[in-house]
Amino acid sequence: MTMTNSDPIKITNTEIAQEFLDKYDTFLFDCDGVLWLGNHLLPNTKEILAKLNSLGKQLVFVTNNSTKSRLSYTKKFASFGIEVTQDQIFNSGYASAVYVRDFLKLVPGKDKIWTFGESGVAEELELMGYETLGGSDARLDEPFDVATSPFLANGLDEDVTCVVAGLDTKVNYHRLAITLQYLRKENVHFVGTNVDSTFPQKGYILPGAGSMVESLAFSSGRRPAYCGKPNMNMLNTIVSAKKLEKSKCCMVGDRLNTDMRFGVEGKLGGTLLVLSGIELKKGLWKLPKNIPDQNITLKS
Ligand SMILES: O=C(O)[C@H](O)[C@H](O)COP(=O)(O)O
Ligand SMILES: [Mg+2]
Repeated sequence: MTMTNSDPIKITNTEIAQEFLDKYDTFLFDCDGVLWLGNHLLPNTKEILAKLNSLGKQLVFVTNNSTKSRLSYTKKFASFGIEVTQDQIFNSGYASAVYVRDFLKLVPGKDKIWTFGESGVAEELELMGYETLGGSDARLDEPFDVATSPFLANGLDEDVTCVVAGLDTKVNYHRLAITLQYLRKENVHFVGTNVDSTFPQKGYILPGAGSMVESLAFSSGRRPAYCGKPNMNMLNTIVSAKKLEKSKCCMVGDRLNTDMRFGVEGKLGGTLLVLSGIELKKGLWKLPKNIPDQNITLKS
């Protein structure tokens, strides 16, 4: 549906749907809440992606979920019988690694990175040559005690110059405590993979990366540089890597303050909000009126 200055209108028939499809040659798909909820593939996802492929549309997958690397995501797609190549996938872990390399200009082999998050964050940083600490290290699963933590026994690692923090479903006091020690050092940069407050799962809304990163921000009194949607550096990376014509692109997402902002502030041709994830029908009426050409469908 197209949103002008009136309330959102549903895409209710094939004529409106065809007019919508004809506007774009590229669809940027969010993943959590749009394609799937955790390991539950949402209805018609395979059929819709296959149809778009058959129409010659380019598909790019843009997720704020940093728990898996882009390569691991190709395996998740394959587990659903959907063939996707790594260069079609951009996630907040990769966007954070690009930020560390190209904006912070940290030096692999010299600068080490402490990660708060799951394997995807460390994998993307290590692919760029950085040594990472923390993350999935099993010693962090142990109860925290200042007297026994192996991460404090010999003092902090002096070569750590950056913390990258994202969603960690094994969040605990040990991880929060050691990460805070690094954030209390003035020479250590603070990077957040994404700002999402919640994470959609089938039947549940769970704490998201942002709720953990903001906990570290609160305890350290510092603000992170968030790299995922709606950060425009992430969009610029995608546009240049895929040589996209922004006016012919549509961002499909389930969250207003990341996906829709990403599309609108990135001046993409259009956005499509689905209601199978975070946003609910009643939330649509809060949409700011000045979002041009916003396409919304009530797929729930
Ligand atoms: O908490 C998070 O990290 C996010 O909710 C989640 O990963 C969002 O992923 P997306 O909807 O951008 O695919
Ligand atoms: Mg989503």
